Amino acid sequence: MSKTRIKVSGLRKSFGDVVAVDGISFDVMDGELFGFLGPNGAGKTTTINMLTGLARPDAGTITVGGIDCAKKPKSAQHLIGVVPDESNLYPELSGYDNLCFCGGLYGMRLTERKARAGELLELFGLAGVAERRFSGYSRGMKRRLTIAAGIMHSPPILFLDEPTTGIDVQSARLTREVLQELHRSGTTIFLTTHYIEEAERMCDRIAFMVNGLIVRVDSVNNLLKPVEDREVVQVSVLGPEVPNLKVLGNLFPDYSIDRAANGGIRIESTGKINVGAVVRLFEDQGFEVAEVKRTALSLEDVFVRVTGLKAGVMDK
Ligand SMILES: Nc1ncnc2c1ncn2[C@@H]1O[C@H](COP(=O)(O)OP(=O)(O)OP(=O)(O)O)[C@@H](O)[C@H]1O
Repeated sequence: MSKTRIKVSGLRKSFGDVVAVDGISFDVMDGELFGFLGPNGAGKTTTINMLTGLARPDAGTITVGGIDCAKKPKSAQHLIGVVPDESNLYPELSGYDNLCFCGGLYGMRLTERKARAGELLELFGLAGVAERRFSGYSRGMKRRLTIAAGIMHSPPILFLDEPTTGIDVQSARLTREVLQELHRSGTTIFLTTHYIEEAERMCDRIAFMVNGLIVRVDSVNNLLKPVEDREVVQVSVLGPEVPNLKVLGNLFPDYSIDRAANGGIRIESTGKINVGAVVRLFEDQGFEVAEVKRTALSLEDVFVRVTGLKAGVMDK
């Protein structure tokens, strides 16, 4: 039976009239990669700030590695690494010096700091710019170095706030690879993100957060179970005219039909959809089919069902 690494109970925080976090409770187990998923303003950053000691809760308790964060904040800090959404590194210091400085804050010895800084610069593809000032780094490089700084002292528990948001594809891929490697080696990881696909691919369990509340916590497998036997076919037609949803609904009474985010038609069903019959019926209605795409339902579909939010709300 694995141990609880992070235990949160009745956590609450308001800013004036705005209730950012509205009494949430959850556990993160040892070695788990736990995702905190929600749209802008859901309360993810406020939660992670409270878990990492950057913000004080109005109510509730947090234990990290069995330590009560309110009673022994310093001891809890030693167990964790933090990667904030905005970098906290020194612009005038080089990448290498920033890492060595962070290592010093964690009480690492000089030789250990130097070796670890070199190792991490290599791992994050930054060895070639180790001596360049942080202010001269690209956005993606800055994020990579910020993550490297968060794991300088090899913490057993790592918190990351939107680590792949707003950076180039290559930096995001490298970041995911490093996180998966840390996960494999047993680090407990708490990750906030608004990329559903990223959460689906990487996390063991996910909490859906909306308006300061956790509306569902479960493993990715369990979350996907209710939709695993369902199929979606998306049909795009040529020309500006789009088929009438009501007419299509009458033609395909067994399928659920809706407008797709790309402007086409989305057909959902339990079990296989007869694509040939769908195309023929579209053509019988006078439409020329440009593209037919068959997909399984994803975590985004589950998220939309559970939260009642519209598809695409997380892309903003
Ligand atoms: N320092 C603050 N002062 C006032 N309101 C705040 C403050 N920090 C957060 N809020 C408000 O609390 C709510 C939750 O914000 P939070 O940043 O935690 O959400 P989030 O899920 O991290 O969103 P994002 O993905 O945009 O970062 C929002 O309504 C936000 O405007």
